[in-house]
Amino acid sequence: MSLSTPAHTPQSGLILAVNAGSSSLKISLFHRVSDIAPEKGSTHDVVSLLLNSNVSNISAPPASFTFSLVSHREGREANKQPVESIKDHATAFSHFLDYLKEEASIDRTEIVHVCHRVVHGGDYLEPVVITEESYHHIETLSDLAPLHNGGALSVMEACIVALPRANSIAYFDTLFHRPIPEHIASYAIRQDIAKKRGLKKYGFHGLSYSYILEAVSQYLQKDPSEMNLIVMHLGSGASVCVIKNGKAYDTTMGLTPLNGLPGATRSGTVDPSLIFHYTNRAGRITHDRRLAVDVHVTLAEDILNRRAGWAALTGTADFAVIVRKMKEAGPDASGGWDGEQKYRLAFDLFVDRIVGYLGSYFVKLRGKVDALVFSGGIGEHSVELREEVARKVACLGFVIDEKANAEVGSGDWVVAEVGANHDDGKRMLVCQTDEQLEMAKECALESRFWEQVLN
Ligand SMILES: Nc1ncnc2c1ncn2[C@@H]1O[C@H](COP(=O)(O)OP(=O)(O)O)[C@@H](O)[C@H]1O
Ligand SMILES: CC(=O)OP(=O)(O)O
Ligand SMILES: [Mg+2]
Repeated sequence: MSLSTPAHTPQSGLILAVNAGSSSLKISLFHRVSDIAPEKGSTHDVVSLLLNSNVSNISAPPASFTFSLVSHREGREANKQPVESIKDHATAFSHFLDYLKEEASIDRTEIVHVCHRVVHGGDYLEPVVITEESYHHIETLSDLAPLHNGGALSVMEACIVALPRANSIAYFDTLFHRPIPEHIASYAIRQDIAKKRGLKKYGFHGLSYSYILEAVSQYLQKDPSEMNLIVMHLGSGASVCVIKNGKAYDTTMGLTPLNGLPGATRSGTVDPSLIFHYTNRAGRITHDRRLAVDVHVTLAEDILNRRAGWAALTGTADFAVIVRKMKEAGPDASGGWDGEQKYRLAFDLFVDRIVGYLGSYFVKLRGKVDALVFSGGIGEHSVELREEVARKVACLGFVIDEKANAEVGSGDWVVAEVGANHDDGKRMLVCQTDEQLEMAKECALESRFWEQVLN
């Protein structure tokens, strides 16, 4: 593969933001607003949305595809179409590009920058333009994010072919967590080995936490640097982050996105010794042919990343199905392991792990918490999950407003109030996170990316 710095289309300002999640590809196209306020973190709109597209269930085909233009005058809207040809992130991106060409009169040569969410950024300290060197460096980190980095890299490769005039820029999930203090980010192992091999807590979902911090501080009209938040990003991958005085202070994911909460196909934290009792071939390397880059993970890592979580407990990786089946069975169902009880087990287990971290993080903030925030597909949409978590943390002073909680829907809002306490600092909020918008805003505000392009 050959990567070189592309030539730009002058005067144009389209930003494509691509978010390769573990089971989804979320894509948004933005126009950069020309009179941008200079300082970062500005409340002015620096980009305007043109379209959104989402491919979900990539890891459990058939994948579903949606596409919607902000202005319906051009093209049409695709509402949840199953697409058999989508097998991975690269084919998902290619389907999106075909759809864009056929259904919207947007000239893709006007895309100046493609922002890629890259989950593992190792020790990168800022977003990086993709060159031969940075591409290969991100590739070397793929073993530490086996469900993620490969997908993002395959989309970068597709961009080089399909959008040769656009810059690809990597935005890292890990950046937000750089301020986590050393005693929290370190593992209790020999530090010479840890430092040499980069064995520490990196933390992920950072683009989401960064977006949420700004959105909630605007909502509460408080400076981000004064905010103490406990934020739950609950999606196919799930994590919790504690933000102290506007900076990451701790988070549940670690060296890799496997640690902490369970997820769609991930176990979350287990006793490390469990690995060797689960299978006696745990240390063997498995080569995953479904990924675009060669990922070298052990059988144990493969099992805990891809063959655990909701999918292993219940047979479905879709948390909405788990909640529905659990409710159909009713509170007293006793279907045994193979019956409906497995859905209740998955739900209760998830709630248990979440509230364990909430308690720990509440103590880390010495009880000074501006808000508990729910986000991610499950946090934003599951009334039941929010209600149950709230019930369990009522002892800390968080009280849910059941009516407000039940009425949270999708739509144009960013932050919604679901707590009954609005004044005493123990608020409960839902935030519709937007990693693509976070990347596009950061990109639009970064003058070094625009100097040569727009002059
Ligand atoms: N109403 C709902 N109730 C419970 N879970 C839901 C609901 N709607 C969506 N979800 C879950 O959200 C998860 C996807 O979250 P999302 O953050 O969009 O995914 P990703 O991690 O791929 O970015 C899926 O497990 C989906 O089932
Ligand atoms: C880091 C992570 O798990 O991301 P996602 O939830 O998008 O899979
Ligand atoms: Mg995600």
